[in-house]
Amino acid sequence: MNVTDLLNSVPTGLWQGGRSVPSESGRTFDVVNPATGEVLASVANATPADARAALDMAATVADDWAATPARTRAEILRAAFEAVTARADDFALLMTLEMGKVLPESRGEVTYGAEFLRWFSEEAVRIGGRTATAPAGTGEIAVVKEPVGPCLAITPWNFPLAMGTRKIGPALAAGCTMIVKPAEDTPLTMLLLAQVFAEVGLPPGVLSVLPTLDAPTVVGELMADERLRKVSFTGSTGVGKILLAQAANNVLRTSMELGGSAPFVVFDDADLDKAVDGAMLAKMRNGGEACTAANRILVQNGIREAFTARLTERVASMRVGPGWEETSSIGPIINAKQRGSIAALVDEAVAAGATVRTGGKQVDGAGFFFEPTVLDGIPDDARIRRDEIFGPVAAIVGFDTEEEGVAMANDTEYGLAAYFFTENVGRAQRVARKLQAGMVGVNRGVISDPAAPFGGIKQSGLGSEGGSEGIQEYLNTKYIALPAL
Ligand SMILES: O=CCCC(=O)O
Repeated sequence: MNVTDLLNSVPTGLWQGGRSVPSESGRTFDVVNPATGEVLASVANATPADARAALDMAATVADDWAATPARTRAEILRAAFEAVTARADDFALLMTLEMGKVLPESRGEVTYGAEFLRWFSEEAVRIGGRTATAPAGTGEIAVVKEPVGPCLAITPWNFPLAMGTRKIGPALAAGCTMIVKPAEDTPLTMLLLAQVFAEVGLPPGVLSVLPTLDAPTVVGELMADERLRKVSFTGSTGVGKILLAQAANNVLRTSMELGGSAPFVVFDDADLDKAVDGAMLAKMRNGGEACTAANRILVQNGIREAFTARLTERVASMRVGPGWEETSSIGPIINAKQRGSIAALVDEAVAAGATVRTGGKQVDGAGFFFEPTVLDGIPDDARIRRDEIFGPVAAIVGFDTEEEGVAMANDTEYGLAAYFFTENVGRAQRVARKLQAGMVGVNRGVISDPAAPFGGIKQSGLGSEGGSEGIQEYLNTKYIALPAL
């Protein structure tokens, strides 16, 4: 499909009751292509009244959806997997247009994102329970699982499809209804996904999508309504804390996938080729705009210059450009504000004494491009060693001993992902256990997998998405006490 036909095929209203409708206010907002600054589409701008209407529907159909046989729910998810896969080119181009990532990465996200639908279609029919006889012989214990009820998903702009399917898949599999508030920069992918769900037979009202420029008010309206039973959020730790405080009022179930500052540790016994390949993935995947991105590259001093030189060569060879051009290996940053915050981190580090090995600047002209960058010799107190960069900037710091490397890796309030490279099995086992992170990659630069539990510890969040753990986030445990046999 060409760009015009594709954009014309995407619904631009709110998704409510199984169809695309305008906001009750009649207001819309523009979605911008970050590679050109041009408007791609105008979408409906949801209000608190729209949010109430979506929750009315989610609550009205909740019991029917929960009572729908698991096999039927599984088949709808499986059909959605097939339909998204059949339209992989459309989803990929749409993500490249609204988010900026290069087409091969968008295609990778379609595979990754669709897989959550297939994975949870398989989990839907395996929601178990258990029975036991009370040890004192006083009765029988039956443990059953029940859907938590209407859920709210708040999804980020960096993975417009996969961060949605990672929440929608388990919610629908468990028998929950769901309202999605997509990121304001990237609502189109989610609206197309909702249309696909309707085409494969998802009953109206089970899934709603509310794009909005007024997230605090719209989300606040939903969070204050006691019919909402769960919120699942992927985004910054700051916003996560606000949501957790709001969730306390109605004692909501919460899943929080929050900020990260992943350490990427290279020991002197690492295979340097593997470590450089791993760093390119862990740092430059998705243009560095990933919560799992290597934020602090910690390299043992004996190999630091060799590693830095090779990484610099690879980063310097990256071609910046629009994601749809075959020659581009890295696209634009999502918007001007985000690009400005990356530039500020780099400028401050350089002013404090860091060395720019390559890159380091915004690219002049249309769009929000930033040069892929390697910084070395970063002083201890530079903000870039603490804050999440969320861009294509590799910040390298040296260390001397294993203990020092691990201590530096753990010296953060975050605990999402961590990576390390070593060829020593004993060190691999030791360090994997010592790193304070919900996910650890050993000699690997990408850890994301729909079949694995994704989640952080410390201020990186609560709960797991994906794996057999993911569906449990959408299920309550009920104990039924039965008389003794
Ligand atoms: O940015 C957060 C998600 C990254 C991933 O799922 O690999």
